[in-house]
Parts: sequence; structure tokens; C-alpha cells
Amino acid sequence: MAEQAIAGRTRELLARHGLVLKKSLGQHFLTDPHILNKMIDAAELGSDAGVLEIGPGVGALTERLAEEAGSVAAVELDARLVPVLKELFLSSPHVHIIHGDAMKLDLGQVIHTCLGDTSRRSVVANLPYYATSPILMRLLEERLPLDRIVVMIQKEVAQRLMARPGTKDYGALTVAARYYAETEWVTRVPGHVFIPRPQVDSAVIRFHIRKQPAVEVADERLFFRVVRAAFGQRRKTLLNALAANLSEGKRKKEVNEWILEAGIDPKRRGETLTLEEFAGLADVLDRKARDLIRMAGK
Ligand SMILES: C[S@@+](CC[C@H](N)C(=O)[O-])C[C@H]1O[C@@H](n2cnc3c(N)ncnc32)[C@H](O)[C@@H]1O
Repeated sequence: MAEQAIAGRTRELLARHGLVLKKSLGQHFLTDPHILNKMIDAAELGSDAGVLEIGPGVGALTERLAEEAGSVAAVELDARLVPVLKELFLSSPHVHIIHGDAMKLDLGQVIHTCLGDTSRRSVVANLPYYATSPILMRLLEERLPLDRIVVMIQKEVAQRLMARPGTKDYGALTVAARYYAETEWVTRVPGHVFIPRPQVDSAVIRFHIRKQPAVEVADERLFFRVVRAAFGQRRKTLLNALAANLSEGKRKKEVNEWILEAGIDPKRRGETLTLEEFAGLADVLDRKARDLIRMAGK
């Protein structure tokens, strides 16, 4: 379908159902067929592929997914859109429309129930801006049975995901994404291809989910605590940031020794550390914590 046709159909559906879009739900509907095709190509679908779509809106992307994938499960929060979607996909039994909140639903169960007959699974979605990071983190942290994720997100978040250590965009989100997946920039998306036009530009990013995390750590929760502590106060040195956020009353001298033991200069800023350096540091802290527990038990 051409851009004008998608835009016309979107407006017609909204008018026919008397729907006023809610900015609070990130409702900006895509009208550009070239961008839709880029997302479809990036997802590398086929009849053996199952797709979880988050936020189908009035179904522009869902329709393309339905053409290219074996099964589609589309989770929409806005109850007003659910009957519109059900009507659109009435004669497509491989498309499952689910009314629910992607931040709360048991997504593993949705995948199992709706996409169980497919051999590889992806998420393909134009995510609502207000919930991009929490939804992405859920998809990655919960270790859902997914091979890849192709998402359209705010350009600034995409830049954070792709950032290199030492740059202003590099942060806890970058480290977390890289821990679970390889990230790849697909395309930039200008604001004028949406109804209504958002104030920001977007980008499409592809995640290849790793079978194993990028680095091995003894205690994953501690690893992410170290990462959050290091980025919590970006202007501080690693020593000061960790002493303030993580050391639970330990003197700075000890924290300094831990960082040195991990082979890192304590005067560096947390934002310059690579994934491997964060992992090494978390493992030193884990060893120290175990030593303390062992000594307390003697
Ligand atoms: C950016 S629009 C994308 C719409 C459509 N997929 C498209 O590309 O045109 C985001 C969609 O996510 C829905 N949404 C917002 N929060 C949600 C949530 N927590 N769970 C599921 N859907 C949500 C909105 O109602 C909206 O339909």
C-alpha cells in the first residue's frame, strides 16, 4: 500500500470508530510503506516465524507481519483499538489480538499460547515512546524465547543503545542491551511519516539475542548494581561513585583496592568502562563479599 493509502485508511478507521488518539499512550501511527518494509526485511520472517507485536495501533505493521510470518500475537493496551483490530483480522486466524499491557502481561505465556507452533520467534514493534526502556528491558531480561527484536524507538534512545564507551550516550541501558544482545542500526525515521507527527525523530534498531550473555559474571544482580552505581553519578570518578553507592560503609581505601584488583584505574569515570571491565569489577566485588561471609562464619 502506498503512503497516502495507509494514511487515508488510518484516518478513515479513526473517524469511523470516533477515535481521538492519546499522546499519553504514545499513539503515533506509521504511514510509510518503505519504513514498514525495512522493518519486515530486518525481521527476516517466513512461514516458520512467530512474531510478538507490541502496540499494533490500527494495524499498519500488523498487516505486513500477517503477510510475512506464520503467526502473529499483537498486544494492545488501548481497549478502544481492540475491536477495530479484531475486525481487521477477522479472516486471519494466524493473527491473535490480545488486549493487555505489555509491561504487565506474562509475555512468555503469550508466546507459548499464540506462537507455539512456530520454530523461531521475534518481537517486531513500533514501541510507545513513554515505555520504550522498560519494555525493552523486560524483553531482554526475562530471557523470553526470542531470536531477534526489531523495534522502532525514539532516535535518542537508539543512539544510547548504539553508543561506545566514553561517549555521552553510553549508559546503563547500553551496557544492559549489549550484555543480552548484539545491536544493529537499521534506519532513521523522520517525524513526518506518522499520524499525528511526533516532536522527535525515531530509528529502527535490530537486536540479535545472544544464546549466552556477552560476558560471564558470577552474580548477575551484582553486575547490574555495579553498572547502575557507576552511571549513577556520571561526573564522579569510578572510585567516588562506587564508594558513594555501593560500598555499604567500607572505607574509600578498600574500594580503591578492589578497583585496582580488577585492573582498572580508580580515577577513570564509570562511563569509560567496557562491558568486560564491568564484569571483571563485579567479580572482584563478588569475591570480596564471599570472603567476608566466609570470615564471618569462622
Ligand atoms: C507508536 S504506536 C504504534 C502503532 C502501530 N504499531 C504503528 O506502527 O502504526 C504505539 C502503540 O502502543 C500502544 N501501547 C501503549 N502502551 C502500551 C502498553 N503498555 N502495552 C501495549 N500496547 C501499548 C498504543 O496504544 C499504540 O497503539
